[in-house]
Parts: sequence; C-alpha cells; structure tokens
Amino acid sequence: MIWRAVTREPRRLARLAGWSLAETLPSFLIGHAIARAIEDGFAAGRPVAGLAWLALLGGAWLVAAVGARQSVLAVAAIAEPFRDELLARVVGGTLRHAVTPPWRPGAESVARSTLQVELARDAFASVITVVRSFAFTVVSVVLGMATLLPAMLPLVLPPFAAGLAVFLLSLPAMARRQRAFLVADEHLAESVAAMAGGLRDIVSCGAEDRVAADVGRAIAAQAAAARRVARVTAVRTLSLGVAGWLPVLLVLAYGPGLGASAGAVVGTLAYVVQSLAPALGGLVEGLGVSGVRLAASVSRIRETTPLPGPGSRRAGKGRGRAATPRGQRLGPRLGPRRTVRPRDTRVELRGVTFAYGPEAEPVVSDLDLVLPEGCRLAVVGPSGLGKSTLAALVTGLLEPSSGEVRIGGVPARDVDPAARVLIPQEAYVFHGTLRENLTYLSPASPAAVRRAIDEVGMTELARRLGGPSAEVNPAALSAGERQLIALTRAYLSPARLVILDEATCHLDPAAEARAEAAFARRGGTLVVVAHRLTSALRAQHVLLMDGTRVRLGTHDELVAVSPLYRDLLGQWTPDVKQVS
Ligand SMILES: Nc1ncnc2c1ncn2[C@@H]1O[C@H](COP(=O)(O)OP(=O)(O)OP(=O)(O)O)[C@@H](O)[C@H]1O
Repeated sequence: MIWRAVTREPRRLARLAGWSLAETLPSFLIGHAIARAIEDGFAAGRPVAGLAWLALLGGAWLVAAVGARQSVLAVAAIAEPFRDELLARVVGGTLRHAVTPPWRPGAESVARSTLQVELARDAFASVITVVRSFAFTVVSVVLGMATLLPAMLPLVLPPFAAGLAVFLLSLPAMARRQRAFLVADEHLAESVAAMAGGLRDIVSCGAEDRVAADVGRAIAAQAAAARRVARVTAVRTLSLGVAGWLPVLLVLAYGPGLGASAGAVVGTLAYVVQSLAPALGGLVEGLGVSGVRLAASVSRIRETTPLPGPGSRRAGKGRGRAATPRGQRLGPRLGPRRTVRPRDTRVELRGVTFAYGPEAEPVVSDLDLVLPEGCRLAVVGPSGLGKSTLAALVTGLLEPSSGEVRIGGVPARDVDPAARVLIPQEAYVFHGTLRENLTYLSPASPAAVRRAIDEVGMTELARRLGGPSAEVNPAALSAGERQLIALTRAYLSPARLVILDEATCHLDPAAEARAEAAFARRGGTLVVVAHRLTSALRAQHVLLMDGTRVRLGTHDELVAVSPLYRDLLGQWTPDVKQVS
C-alpha cells in the first residue's frame, strides 16, 4: 500500500528527485570547498580565493534552501493522495461494519481510525523526506569524497555501513513493539470509553471494583508496551555512535598516513560531520519513529477496516442490512437507520414464522394476527411457548424468519422507537432522581409527572421515596417497586403501542389491575403478556399460545372451546378469587 502510494505518480516522484538534487548540492560541495579554501586560499596566503570558495559553498546553500522548499511541496503532493486513500478506506470500512453483522457501531472507531490516518499521513511524509534525503546525501558525499581523495573512503564507509546495519536490523523489533503499543493504546481507549458510557449501569450493578480492575489492567498493559518501545530505541544511540563518530576518529588517526593534506582531512571531516552524520541521524529518527509508526498505523487500519469481500458487498445492498443464515435477522441493529412514525398503532402480523436458530424449531409459526388501533389484547399460555418472543416480534426487537410485522402500515423494524414501548419483567431503574427515572423516555412537566404517578398507582411509593426530586437507589427497591417506576415511565412516554411483558408480575393483584386500567384509559394499543388470568379478564381479546398454534378470542369464547385455557383458568383461580 505504501509502495503503491510512492510509485503511483512517477512524474511527482521525478519532480521530487530533481529538487532533492538541488537540496543536496552542498553535501557534494562541502568537502571540496573547504579543502580548496584552505589549500588554495588561506594556507597559500590568498584569502580572497579562500573566501571565494566559501562563497561558492554559501551559494550552494541558497540553492539548497529553494530545493528544500520545493521538496516539501513535492512530498505533500505524494502524501495527500495517500491520506485520502486511507481515509476513504476507514470511513467505508466503518460504514460496512455498521450495516453488516455483528453491527458494530462506528463513531468511536471512525474517530480512532481517523486519528490513525493523520498519524500515518504525517509519518508517511516524514519517511519519504528522510529516506530521500539520506539517499541523495550519501550519494553526494561518496561522489564528493571520491573526487577529493578516494583513499579516505575506506576510513569512512565501513563504520558508517556498520552503524546503518545495526539500526536496520533493529527495525523489525521496533515495528513489532510499536504496533503492540498501538494495540494496547486502542484497548485502553476502548475500555475507558465503555466505562464512561456505562457509568450509571456500573454504579447500579455495584460493579465499580470490577470495572476499575479491568481498566487498571488495560493501563498497566499500555505502560508495559511503552516501556518495551523505550528499551529498543536505545539501539538507535549505538548505531549513531558507530556510524557518526568512528569515521571521525579513523580519518584523524589514519588520514595523514594515507597522504591526505590538512585541507583534505578537514574536507573529509566536513563530509562526515556536516552531511553523513546528520543524514543518518535523520534516517534513524525518521524510520525509527515515523517509519515504525507508519507501518504500525497502516497495518492497524488494514486490520480494522478490511476491504469488502464478495459476501459483505452483497450484504450491503438493499436496505443496508444483512441477514443471518436462513434469512433470520437477530440482534440490535446499531447502524444509522431511517425510522418512520406510523400513522396509527394498528398491528398486523402476516404469515410470521420465527425460530431462534437455523436448526431450531420455530417458536411462532405462520401466524396471522391483526390488532386494530386501540385494541387491548392479553397474551396467555404455558411457560416457554413464545409469549415474550411474540412481544419482541411485535415491537420489532426480533425480526421474523419469514412473514412480516407492520405497525400502522410501517414494517416494525422501521418504526420510530418513540412510537412503541415494551416493558419487560425485569424493570430497569438507575441511580438518579425519581424524576430522571420517570422522564427517561420523554421529558414531562412536573404536573404531568404527578398525574402519571397517581394514575399508575405509585403515589405511596413516590411519597416514601421523598418525591420526584429524591435520589433513587435501585438496590434498595423491591422488584414490584421497580416495576411501578418502569410502568410510570412507559405511561409518560409518547408511545401509543404499549407492550407489558409480565411487567406487573411482582405487583399485588390490586396494584396490577390499577396499572393496567391506567394504560387502558391512556388510549392506544395495549398488549399485555399476562401473568395472571385477571389480565385476560380485563382485555377485549385473548391470544392463547399453545405451542406453535394460537387461538384468538374473548375470555368466554376460549373458556368454551379450549381445554388448555380451562386448565390455565384452573391454575389461576386463586388469584381470581383474591381479586373478587
Ligand atoms: N434468546 C433465545 N435463544 C434461544 N431460544 C430462546 C431464546 N429466548 C427464548 N427462547 C426459547 O424460545 C421459547 C419461547 O420462549 P419465550 O420466552 O418467548 O416464552 P414465554 O412463553 O414468554 O415463556 P415465559 O412465560 O416463561 O416467560 C422457549 O423454548 C425458550 O427456551
């Protein structure tokens, strides 16, 4: 990917090479100019000639300055398309993740990957700059030394090559450790983000210590990875010492013996100290930091945003959602999705079949059911025969394996979440004030909150808790009290389709009757997965779930035709007596 980006535009590369030549002109001239200035100028008693050589060198630096400026622009022309390519890949990959199983949400990973793209772009530009500068400088110096005094080359090149080799050999380890550091850093960011997003739930569940330990482990792992990176960077100092300073010693010690004049020795030292050593320093710094970071960032981006395979391309078609095997669609869809507010809450199920797995027996089979707007339905049946499954299908939390569910004419999965509410048996109450708990689904005026509290029947509970502004401690509430809070919250929501899935099972029969009556008066369509037969007695229609078969009728009709319903009636009789 990096190589493709460098070689994609040969003309840009040629332009960069041209300006690089200008930029490294002083590297070629420096030794010559200093040697000549000493020998033909100052040492020969001709200071004007010496100054002229130095002025020539100064002119070369001016040319180099122009070359450096143009080189930066030429590098940018190569690096920006590379950044665009990475960015397109990150955004495309994240969108694909958001619309294909397992529906990973994108915002965080886009932010993280975008940061990695910026790091990669900077690192890429830096790597091109230093590698190019190093290559041109070395060639210029070798040519310059070869024309000044070739006998000095063996004193300079072998230690320089040795230092370079030490550095290059350490690069793979550096890359691995830098990559491990990036992974640890990402993991830490994810842990902290998950913790910050779930603080309320963490406190509610009393999981503070566990979460603190998890995040602590991620911090320790990141710190350990950072220490490992620091250790391997020590090799850089060694390579700079060998390549940059050993040639100086050798030239001073053996140069005169090889017939070098004072000017040639100083000129050679200028090549080493002014050109070779800084070029290697730049390469070590550039490749050791930016190069390793570039490799690590690009490989991370490639891993986290793989290019689409044929399967995912198919999955991305249509509505941007994909099916699990055999057309089942399970689980929450977290990608961005257009939702529609239905015109009413008439519920229609047409030929709905649903099974929890490709090989599982269907829990609901070929079910046709129409609940007119304003209908009050009780769903009854023995345990485990699909009442909660039906409730989840009606709300669009589960999607049928075949057939369709519509609310107000809109497919259930596309219905605006605010249009329906499902209250499960396990009521969710969080740390916060009672008002925050009650208005969680929709804002409401203090008067509306008070009215809802009275209607649903939690007046006494609200008083005991200290009123709407009092802090609620979920752990100190009974299951029934939590249910009352969840019911009042649903009552205050704008939803016109309300599904109570055994949401009153912990209330006493009188409190249950009062809450159901409140929802009946509130209007809209009400589906009650019944815990007690009394719910069925209050409903207009009763749906009896008996395996994959269902019967719909009034209470009296079902008593007349269904032995199973009569059986259930027998089991429920104690409650019925209690109510009467
Ligand atoms: N997530 C799931 N994965 C696999 N099977 C499931 C899942 N949820 C429910 N089932 C199975 O589907 C069947 C119907 O379950 P469901 O919860 O809808 O029944 P129910 O009538 O509401 O039961 P209950 O009255 O005990 O709440 C059961 O056999 C159950 O084991």
